[in-house]
Amino acid sequence: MAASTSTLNVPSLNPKLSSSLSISSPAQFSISSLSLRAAHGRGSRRFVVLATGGLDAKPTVLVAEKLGAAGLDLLKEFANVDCSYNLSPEELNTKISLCDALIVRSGTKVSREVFESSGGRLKVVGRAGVGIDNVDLAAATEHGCLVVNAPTANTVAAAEHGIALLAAMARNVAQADASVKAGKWLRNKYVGVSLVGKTLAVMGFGKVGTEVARRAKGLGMHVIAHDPYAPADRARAIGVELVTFDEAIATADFISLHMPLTPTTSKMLNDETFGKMKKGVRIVNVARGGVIDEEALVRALDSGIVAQAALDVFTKEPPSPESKLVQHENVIVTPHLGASTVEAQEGVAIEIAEAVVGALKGELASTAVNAPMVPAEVLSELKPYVILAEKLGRLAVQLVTGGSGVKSVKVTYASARAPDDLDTRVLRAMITKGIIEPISSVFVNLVNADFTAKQRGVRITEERILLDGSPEAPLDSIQVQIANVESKFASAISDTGEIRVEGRVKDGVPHLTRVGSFEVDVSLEGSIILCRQVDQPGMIGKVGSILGQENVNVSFMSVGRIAPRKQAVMAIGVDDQPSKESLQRIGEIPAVEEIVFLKL
Ligand SMILES: NC(=O)C1=CN([C@@H]2O[C@H](COP(=O)(O)OP(=O)(O)OC[C@H]3O[C@@H](n4cnc5c(N)ncnc54)[C@H](O)[C@@H]3O)[C@@H](O)[C@H]2O)C=CC1
Ligand SMILES: O=C(O)C(=O)COP(=O)(O)O
Repeated sequence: MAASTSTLNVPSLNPKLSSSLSISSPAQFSISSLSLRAAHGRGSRRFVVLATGGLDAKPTVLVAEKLGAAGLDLLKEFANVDCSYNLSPEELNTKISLCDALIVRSGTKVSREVFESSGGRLKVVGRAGVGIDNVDLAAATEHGCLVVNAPTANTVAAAEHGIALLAAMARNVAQADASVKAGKWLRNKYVGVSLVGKTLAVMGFGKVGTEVARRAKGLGMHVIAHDPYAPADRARAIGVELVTFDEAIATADFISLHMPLTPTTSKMLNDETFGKMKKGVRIVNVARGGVIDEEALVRALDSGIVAQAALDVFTKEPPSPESKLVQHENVIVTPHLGASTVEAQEGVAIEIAEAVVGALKGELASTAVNAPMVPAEVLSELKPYVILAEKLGRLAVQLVTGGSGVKSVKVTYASARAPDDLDTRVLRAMITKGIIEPISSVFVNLVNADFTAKQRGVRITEERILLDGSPEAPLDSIQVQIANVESKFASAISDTGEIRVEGRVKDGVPHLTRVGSFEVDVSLEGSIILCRQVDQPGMIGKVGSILGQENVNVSFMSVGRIAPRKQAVMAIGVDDQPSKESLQRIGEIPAVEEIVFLKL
């Protein structure tokens, strides 16, 4: 065996987070094992597992903003659906404690208070659209609440609205319409500008930006784009040149904004950047109001740097009717209509309903926003190891003497796979779940595992042992060690002083294969009794008959010994929980030196 090791520290999900965690047991869900069903095919999308287990009762989904009928029908097949629109923040906070999922659009602020008020019941927030800037993602993660969005169904609608605003702005459609309706006929006042041959800078070359670029090229515009993360070949493929931010804004006749609102993009267009633009530039914003410093835009419009602006989105929605920006004669506005086509709303509703229902079932969520993305095929391959990982965590922590405090956990994966060919994030999350859930009321899942470990001061390090041999199976064994603690089962302490348990997957079933320095072999189903004894004939019979008298079914027994007639550890798999008296009677067998019952 060639051993090479590397240590990975658990990364923080968000180093800026401080705050307290207030999760109580989930009201309606029993979270037991991971459910890893294949998701409906979505090309090359990546997937994430939310949580686990079956539902004890029909979940409740609160739909807080208008959602297309097809999506509502899908939700109703699986859940109780409460459509309550225009809730005040207080009303939302009150209602949320009775809900397992919440669906919103851009008009509802899903704040930290919402997660705190949910009492741990809220498992999924579905954003029926793209932008998730109205959801407090850090708070969602801390509370183990998955956030999913519907990222594809409104792309074309948003792009078409961007083009509609571009053309309407260039030809003064809105102002001219209002003036004709007011009885005027001002043909000279509303002379516009042409689009053909003009340079359009698409800022944010993602899904919407790309569709806008495609359409603008069809209108004969010269299209450039700025996006620090977009691949140049995707831009080249449709004849668009990727340029720097400064180059884009300095050369553009028209600028169309399509980036998300993030701390980096907030007020990206401001006094300084307006100052670098070509005089008379025209701006379209169907992204988010916050990417423009709105007061600076008013100044730029007044000074003529910006000739016109067409805005679908605002920093505060709805904006004040007295807003100088909204009332500016060179500005046209729409009330956040980018995604509002019949087709897009039906599509978004179906996309989000499928995502929310899937996530509530513990299936793979393809559009998770706040959890590690793990490909479906990787998850399905790791499935038995995921179960093994959680059970090893549960076993290891139950071996710790109460009050010892678990601070340092080392996980060792032995595998013939190259290190970057083995994604251990799900395994680490499940070990964390196994370790933390039995000793707290915190519900741990893939969303909050790293955060919860960090918050509780549990440092989990991972180590790889690279084995020779076939990398066909992802793993040979997983070992969990807890350092600097005392054990209620002294034999679980390894020669190096840590509690140590190790397991493998055999024929698809997780097995416990080592406790401390003793090799055992017991399948990790039901529960386990571990006894240390002096190896001698008749022990299995004695223990078996005590359990038999109480009708406790033994599924498996295995003895690991140092040498014949020396100390041995017997691992007994049981389907039912033996009584205290039976465990005491086993402990009183003269050869038995210590005994512990472990619930899986
Ligand atoms: N008005 C409306 O009703 C709608 C508005 N939207 C908004 O449009 C935005 C874009 O949507 P999609 O294209 O679907 O998202 P997307 O995620 O496909 O594209 C966003 C692009 O912005 C880029 N980006 C990130 N930071 C940037 C920066 N500092 N400078 C330039 N580019 C940057 C990203 O690399 C990405 O390519 C959404 O975040 C949402 O806020 C989307 C749909 C409807
Ligand atoms: O999808 C987005 O990001 C949008 O801005 C659409 O918002 P809406 O769902 O129409 O409130």
